[in-house]
Amino acid sequence: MKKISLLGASGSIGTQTIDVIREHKDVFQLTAFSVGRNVDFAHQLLAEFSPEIVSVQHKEDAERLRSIAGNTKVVYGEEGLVEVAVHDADVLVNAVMGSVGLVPTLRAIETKKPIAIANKETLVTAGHLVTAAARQANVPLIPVDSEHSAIFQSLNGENYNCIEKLILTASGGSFRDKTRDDLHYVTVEDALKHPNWSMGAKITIDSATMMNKGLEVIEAHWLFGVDYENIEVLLHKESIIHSMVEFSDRSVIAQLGTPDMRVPIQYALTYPNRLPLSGKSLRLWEVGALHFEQMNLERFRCLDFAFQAGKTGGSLPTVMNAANEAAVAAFLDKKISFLQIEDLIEKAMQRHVVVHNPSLEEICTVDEETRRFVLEQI
Ligand SMILES: NC(=O)C1=CN([C@@H]2O[C@H](COP(=O)(O)OP(=O)(O)OC[C@H]3O[C@@H](n4cnc5c(N)ncnc54)[C@H](OP(=O)(O)O)[C@@H]3O)[C@@H](O)[C@H]2O)C=CC1
Ligand SMILES: CC(=O)[C@@H](O)[C@H](O)COP(=O)(O)O
Ligand SMILES: [Mn+2]
Repeated sequence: MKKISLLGASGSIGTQTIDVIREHKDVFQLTAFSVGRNVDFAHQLLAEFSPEIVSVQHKEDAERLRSIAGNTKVVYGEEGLVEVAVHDADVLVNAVMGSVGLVPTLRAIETKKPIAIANKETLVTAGHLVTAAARQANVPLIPVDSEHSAIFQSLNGENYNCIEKLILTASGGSFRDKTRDDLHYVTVEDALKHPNWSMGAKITIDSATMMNKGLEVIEAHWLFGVDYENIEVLLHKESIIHSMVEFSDRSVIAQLGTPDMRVPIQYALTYPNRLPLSGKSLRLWEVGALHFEQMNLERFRCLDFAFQAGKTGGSLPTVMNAANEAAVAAFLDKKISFLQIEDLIEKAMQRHVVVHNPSLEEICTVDEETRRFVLEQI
């Protein structure tokens, strides 16, 4: 049995990870998990899986859960996330949302267990620290994000020195066919309607602003060690080709499939093997045609910010990520308009004096200061 610790069990990736575990009960065992505020869901999972440890975000929820948790240890807060991350499991799935996943990831690396990483904000805010720690401890970081899983699968057995470029596909998000003028009037409800994927609220807004692809460019840089000049983004509205790699001999290898996150989640858990999975086969004749367009960085300014942040490096990606997290939360709370998200990110990046090779402490400080700055602007 493969023992799994799962951060973010109540989220979109978390619940689909649990679906994969349920489908292969003879292979996987959920031994530790965290939720944020969804304590009712934690209760259900406790009854189903009897894990050794559960973490919730708030102390009062932990106290409530303890009275019904039997032998399961109940912890809480950021320390609780760390306890789940370092728990004695065979693999950690990090599916928490936001840079709150950074410290648990670093602590999990110290325990030398492989990490299936969906939590892209962690790689964006401190990719240099996470990848250096993983390299030193010889810990695999296995991508869960669909584009990065596609690249990882395309690179299986290949020599990374022969990579010419990574081609990340982007659906275009909820507002793909709108002009910048149209974007003045869009609502939260409109933004939450992703054309192809059902995901958590924050990443769905990131898709609409194209920041999701920006975060993914930086994520790809750190996961595959490829320079920003060799990472390209291509609009592909069907989300059937999940991403591609061009090699130096001009061969291009891609991974395709119906948009179903259980596929990359399961691959991260079974790598280098595969297991059967329920679901729809890809029928290209049903899809009919696949479309591609060049990316316009003036239309999708957040992608431009991400290339700037990635190329500059140091603490700038931390600022971009923290400003984005704060601005998206404010948009979801209906405190700012859609286009203010990118204005706030731009302002935060412009005022920042970059710290080179920042330590964990410096990253945490920059992250906090940036969030405070964004809130002061609202
Ligand atoms: N959804 C998708 O298809 C994809 C997601 N990703 C990435 O995976 C990550 C998770 O995304 P997704 O599943 O959509 O997000 P969701 O918002 O659906 O889920 C987030 C999870 O994190 C928990 N959480 C949030 N904040 C905290 C906190 N401060 N402390 C403890 N727990 C917290 C939530 O708990 P609760 O709900 O109980 O409060 C929930 O379990 C993100 O980094 C995203 O970019 C990558 C590719 C695809
Ligand atoms: C499923 C997944 O990996 C998401 O990150 C997805 O890629 C979002 O789609 P777009 O950002 O391309 O709209
Ligand atoms: Mn993705």
